[in-house]
Amino acid sequence: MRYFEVTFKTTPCTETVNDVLSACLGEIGFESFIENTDGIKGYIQQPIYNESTLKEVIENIPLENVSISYKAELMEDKDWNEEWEKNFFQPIVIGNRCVIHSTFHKDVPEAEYDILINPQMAFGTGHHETTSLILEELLDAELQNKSLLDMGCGTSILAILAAMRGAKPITAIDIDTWCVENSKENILLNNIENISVELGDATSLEGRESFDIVIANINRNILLNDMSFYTACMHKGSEIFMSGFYVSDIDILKEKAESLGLNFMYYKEKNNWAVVKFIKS
Ligand SMILES: C[S@@+](CC[C@H](N)C(=O)[O-])C[C@H]1O[C@@H](n2cnc3c(N)ncnc32)[C@H](O)[C@@H]1O
Repeated sequence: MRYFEVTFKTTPCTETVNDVLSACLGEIGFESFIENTDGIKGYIQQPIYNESTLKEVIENIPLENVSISYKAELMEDKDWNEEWEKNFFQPIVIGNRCVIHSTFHKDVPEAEYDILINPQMAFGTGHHETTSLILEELLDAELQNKSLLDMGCGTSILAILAAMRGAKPITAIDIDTWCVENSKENILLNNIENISVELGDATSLEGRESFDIVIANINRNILLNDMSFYTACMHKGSEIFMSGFYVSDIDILKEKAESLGLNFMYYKEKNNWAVVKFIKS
């Protein structure tokens, strides 16, 4: 998948302005952000990028006396994460029980669950709040012999922890071929056998048997759009954990979920990112 890198110059360049801008960009499909000295850089999949939607968001930014300029650049479809991985991806420990690291790391802390990830172009090293929020839920959930769907699996980090905690069988799906290839590689690296990885989107769920547990870390708009496909393959008592959105998006997701027969259990948050849990009635 090719990505646009959009460099935003914000004036004044304050934390509030950059936070509000990232929240608004998240709503139109931007997946990740890096702070700069004079603004932020945002990353969005090429097929989702739409210049007029972006202009509209900037014109309607809910802040007074702020000016924002930007420059969009289509990035090469290559392993542009490699440098970052080699230089910045450090082992991370989640909930004192799970360590995530790569094959090139040395001196990795010991933990009950040891996950090897070579992320390449795929999202999911455990460093992003949306990933770690669901990893923490998986560490607490009862997963033994539960069938599980990981929608938007990225590196399959979530599916791998679920497998280590006894979930089976597991289906991991992603819309991006890089993620599917990378998932297969990571699943092999961790000697896991009961995860099947598929290329596809929510429409590929039609007509499937139900899952006991569904996890989906994607983004607000895709979750709103695809939630009916997820609930169609859940039975009474199935649990769903969703993340990839901000605390301020919970109400709209909750409204949609309740209209589809899901009961809200709770949410948790980290740096303004949220995970929500629902159970199907
Ligand atoms: C935020 S990443 C999450 C990756 C991983 N599950 C994690 O928690 O770190 C979202 C993933 O969803 C995938 N994705 C985006 N749109 C999708 C869709 N409509 N259906 C399935 N996967 C999608 C992206 O390719 C990306 O790998």
